[in-house]
Amino acid sequence: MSNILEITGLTKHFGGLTAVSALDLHIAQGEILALIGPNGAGKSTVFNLVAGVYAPSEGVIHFKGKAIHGQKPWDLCRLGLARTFQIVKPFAGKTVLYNIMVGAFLHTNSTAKAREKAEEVMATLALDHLRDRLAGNLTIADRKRLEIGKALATDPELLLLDEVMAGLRPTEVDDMIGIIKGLRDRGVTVFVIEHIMRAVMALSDRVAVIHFGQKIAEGTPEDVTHDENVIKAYLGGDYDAA
Ligand SMILES: Nc1ncnc2c1ncn2[C@@H]1O[C@H](COP(=O)(O)OP(=O)(O)OP(=O)(O)O)[C@@H](O)[C@H]1O
Repeated sequence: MSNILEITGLTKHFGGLTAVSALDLHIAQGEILALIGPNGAGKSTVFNLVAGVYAPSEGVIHFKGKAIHGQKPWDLCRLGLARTFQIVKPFAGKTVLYNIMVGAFLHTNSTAKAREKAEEVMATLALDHLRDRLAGNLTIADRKRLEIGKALATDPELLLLDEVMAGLRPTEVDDMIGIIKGLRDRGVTVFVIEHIMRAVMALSDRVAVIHFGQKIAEGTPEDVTHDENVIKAYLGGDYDAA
């Protein structure tokens, strides 16, 4: 399996603060990789570096074999790399259909084609019954789905999901796990930041753990939840990995 994403020596300084430090990470094509760690560990900064929001201070990022660090988010999106945001910001006064069509216009100028793509995405995410609902009137769970829908409409090969389970009820978390696995089954490689360990365990092929911007563990969900450093830094002594 080839690597769709390869990160080498990635470092980001914000003034005197090093948010990400000499990080090496890869994601194989078709894999689901979770990035976990305590608040302020540097997870969102890693996403922002990969998605082109920030340029790295040091290090390189290769996507599909090509160096992409320093490129802008919209150019990366055109190459097949899309992301969701932790704080979702849809066009609240516009419908679900409209919001998803905005993503689809990345690859077409045709309203009919954008609509067709949006219909396909809404079906995938079980959002079709909400197509005419204003985004501002959606529940949290449906807003999270819409956030994924907006990204999915750009036809990503690699999808970065930033805490899409946050604020969801347990049954909604289960639904979201099913949706994300479904995306992978359709050929999308998935990179998630997630705090809900039950979801991390159910979803991920591999997990990378960062603490103070540095990778402290990497492996299967079982491996990392039994790792002493991870328990100490993140999961806590009461965590039951069994
Ligand atoms: N634009 C910025 N300017 C200055 N400092 C920043 C900036 N973005 C992040 N930081 C700092 O970098 C560190 C890592 O932050 P980051 O948001 O990446 O952590 P995180 O692991 O995503 O946290 P959380 O789980 O709370 O979302 C923190 O100390 C944060 O305050």
